[in-house]
Amino acid sequence: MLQILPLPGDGPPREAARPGRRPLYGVAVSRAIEQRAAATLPPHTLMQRAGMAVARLARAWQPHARRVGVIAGAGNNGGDGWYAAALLHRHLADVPGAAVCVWAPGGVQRLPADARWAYEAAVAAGVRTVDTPPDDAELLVDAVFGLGLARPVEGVWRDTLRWLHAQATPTLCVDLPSGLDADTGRWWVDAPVAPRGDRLTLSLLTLKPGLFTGMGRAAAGEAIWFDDLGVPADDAPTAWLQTTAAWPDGAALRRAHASHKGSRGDVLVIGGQSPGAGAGVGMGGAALLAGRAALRAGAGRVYVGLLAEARDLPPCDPVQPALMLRTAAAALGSELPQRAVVVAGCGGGDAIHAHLTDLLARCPRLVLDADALNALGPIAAPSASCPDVWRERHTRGWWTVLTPHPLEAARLLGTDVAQVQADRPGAARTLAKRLNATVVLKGSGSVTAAPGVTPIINGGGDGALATAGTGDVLAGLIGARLAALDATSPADTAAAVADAVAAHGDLVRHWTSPWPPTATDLIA
Ligand SMILES: NC(=O)C1=CN([C@@H]2O[C@H](COP(=O)(O)OP(=O)(O)OC[C@H]3O[C@@H](n4cnc5c(N)ncnc54)[C@H](O)[C@@H]3O)[C@@H](O)[C@H]2O)[C@@H](O)CC1
Ligand SMILES: Nc1ncnc2c1ncn2[C@@H]1O[C@H](COP(=O)(O)OP(=O)(O)O)[C@@H](O)[C@H]1O
Repeated sequence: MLQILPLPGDGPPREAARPGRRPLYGVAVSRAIEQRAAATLPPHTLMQRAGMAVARLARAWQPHARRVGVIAGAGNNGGDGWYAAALLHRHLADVPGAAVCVWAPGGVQRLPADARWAYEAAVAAGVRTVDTPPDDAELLVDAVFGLGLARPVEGVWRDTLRWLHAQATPTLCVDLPSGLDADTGRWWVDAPVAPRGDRLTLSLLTLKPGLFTGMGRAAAGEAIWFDDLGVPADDAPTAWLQTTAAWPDGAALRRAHASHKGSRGDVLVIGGQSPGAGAGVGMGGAALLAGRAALRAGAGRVYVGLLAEARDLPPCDPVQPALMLRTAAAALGSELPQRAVVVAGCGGGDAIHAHLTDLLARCPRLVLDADALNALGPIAAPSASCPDVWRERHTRGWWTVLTPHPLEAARLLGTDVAQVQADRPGAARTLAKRLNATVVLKGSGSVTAAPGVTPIINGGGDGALATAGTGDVLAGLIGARLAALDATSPADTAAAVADAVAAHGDLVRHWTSPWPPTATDLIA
């Protein structure tokens, strides 16, 4: 579960531009904030505050830990560790059998000024330094790398992190789990980090985007804490973190006594290739899941246009008989594409390719998912010139939402999954800019990006969503959210899409059964 809890003295959370959001700051802005604050404060104040915050959380989290091992790097992240060690040593001074030690595998010869000051404070306090890993520690403090890591970890540091990540000891990570890229969520160590319940991360001064996407959530552990070190920041954020879903609002729908089904917005799903159309491969379930999700989320009327012959249509969806089924050809031949938000591609298979141009030319509000994204490939290719049908969408002020998972995004970008995952915010931004569309790059920490809009990283959702069909549910939710939306500025569209992504993540937040939910369970 994600927790971002201010420590005592942290003050109330700063104002976010929209409810349920917190600002995230990348390395460059975080360093600018740090330098600005340092210029007005007595020397070493920020490191002192950082060390105090680390020691305070360590004591609150593991009050009975008597043997504490701090692993200190060669930069200021290590400095935070040294100063925390000094405070913990003082706190444990009278406890029998207690010991605080620091292991600094890179030595202390070339510490930057702040870290040297913290090191000297630790030595003066009587903290023991050790030359070997603290194998008997009851609490480990990971102060190896923070903001300064932006390249592969090798040599002695790789060995250090491999040792650290193999420990089953409760571990408090200072600022960032060592190995994580603060900007991107990329993991710079050539060994994976196991997700563990007894690991915490205390983010200092700012919350960083990398903590919440890519490998961030898995590496940061059970909870992410935040201490702003008493430094208010109102800089433009690098990205927003969406912490809660403000949608759907069932109570507001009920209060709207004068509403009717036509006022709640229509959604048309196009997809669900029939086995006949798809050489024996049927995917009708995907379109039904999207349609059911849209209905569950409050769309007034939901139509499902199946990629099938009329004779192959089921009479109704027995789970949600309120869905209106028809063939994709009949749906696209009607006035529905102009009126409804069209969600295209869920289970679309190869059969969706034949409809792509029609969809682009006739649907002012279009969500492209799954196979529709694959069909879009030639249009999106980096070398492709923008076809008229795509250009006209923008001229007319029509909007398009793309919801790729990393492989679909890689195909659209002409790259591979590893490159996409190495910088998820960057990949989402590039795709959004290239196609002038709102893009949701799905996966751990889904990123919603749109041209000229600050990206939004979803803080909810977890591994329980990693099962077939949950993406179809998301596509349906996005359709329903957009169908209820009047305004269509890029920022409003992106915010609405991010609302749906957050609501999707919330579907698993309160799931308590030991059995993971299926996509159907999410909207049961
Ligand atoms: N200076 C201050 O007053 C403050 C510093 N803070 C702490 O300082 C951290 C940032 O400190 P730094 O900028 O020194 O950065 P780090 O301490 O994160 O890392 C820098 C050190 O790691 C080395 N390094 C980087 N990548 C490496 C790699 N792949 N392999 C081997 N060595 C590598 C660098 O050569 C340098 O020695 C923050 O994350 C935070 O923990 C904060 O507490 C805020 C206050
Ligand atoms: N580990 C995870 N953490 C958070 N969300 C996840 C995780 N794995 C998958 N998801 C979410 O589940 C959905 C899966 O979508 P997708 O891969 O398109 O599946 P499908 O096409 O089978 O429906 C996306 O919304 C994605 O963000």
